[in-house]
Amino acid sequence: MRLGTRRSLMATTQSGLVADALTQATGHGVELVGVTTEGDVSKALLAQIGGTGVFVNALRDRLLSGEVDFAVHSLKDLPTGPAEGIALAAVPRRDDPRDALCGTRKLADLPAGARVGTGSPRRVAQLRALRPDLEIVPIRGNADTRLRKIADGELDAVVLAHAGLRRIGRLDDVAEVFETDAMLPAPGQGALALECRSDDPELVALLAAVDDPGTRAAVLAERTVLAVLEGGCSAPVGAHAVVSGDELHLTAAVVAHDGSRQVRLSATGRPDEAAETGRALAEALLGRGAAELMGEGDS
Ligand SMILES: NCc1[nH]cc(CCC(=O)O)c1CC(=O)O
Repeated sequence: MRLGTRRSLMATTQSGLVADALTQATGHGVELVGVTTEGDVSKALLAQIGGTGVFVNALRDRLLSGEVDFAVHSLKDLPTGPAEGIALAAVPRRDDPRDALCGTRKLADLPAGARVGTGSPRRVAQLRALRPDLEIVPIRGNADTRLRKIADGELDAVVLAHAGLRRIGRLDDVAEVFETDAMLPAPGQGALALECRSDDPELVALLAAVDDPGTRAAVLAERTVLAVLEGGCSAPVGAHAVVSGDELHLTAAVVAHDGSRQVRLSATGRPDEAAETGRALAEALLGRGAAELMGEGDS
């Protein structure tokens, strides 16, 4: 089977892990096929080139043209809307979904005015809520490039996903892992997605060998929150769900860009009603003023 993957170290590592798990589970060999996406080439900020979907579209094109059989994405990079002709065949068991502060000091030990790099509005808003005295520096590029800015002395710290740091072998750079109370992760963070053409039900069934139903339900709840809020709110959104037994616990927050205010709510539902739980929580957030937060603190 030909697996389409982005070429970064993080992408090829996570694709290699999925390939090994699939071979183990199904006996089929898997060949990695590197694909360059617009998100890897462009130096522009993500918001200016169409959001994280730019990482995904080139891989989907290769699926639809038959050049590759399936693709592995970071789930948080998938747009929330449906994709014509594409099936979400598996969501493997998720890694640590939390964000991590990289550098030499914990957040509380950084001096006032310390320079912290991140390009994510969600991380910026939550950092401002925790430490309004820091200087937040917008950055892009792969995790390696960002970490190098600390070594170069250009930045004091950067915020990155723990799961990605683990995949590229950089956990030694982590000074602090943020509890989700302090920094709510992006919907789907730490999880992977296997996509293939929806007109190939045999392949969909084969790839399901590495699906984890609990993770799938959790990320469905998180992404439904995002999908509902995208209609009425452009403020940063965090969401995190955990399935234990027959309960799904979901927390979501909408944070003003300057971190001055946030609306945060939790709900419990059944894993087989993950989308309903996510939708209800998003509507409750909107009812508590989430949409009004969207313009607040913009500068
Ligand atoms: N948008 C880039 C991206 N997509 C997925 C991850 C991390 C790994 C993951 O969430 O599975 C990252 C980098 C980061 O946010 O640190």
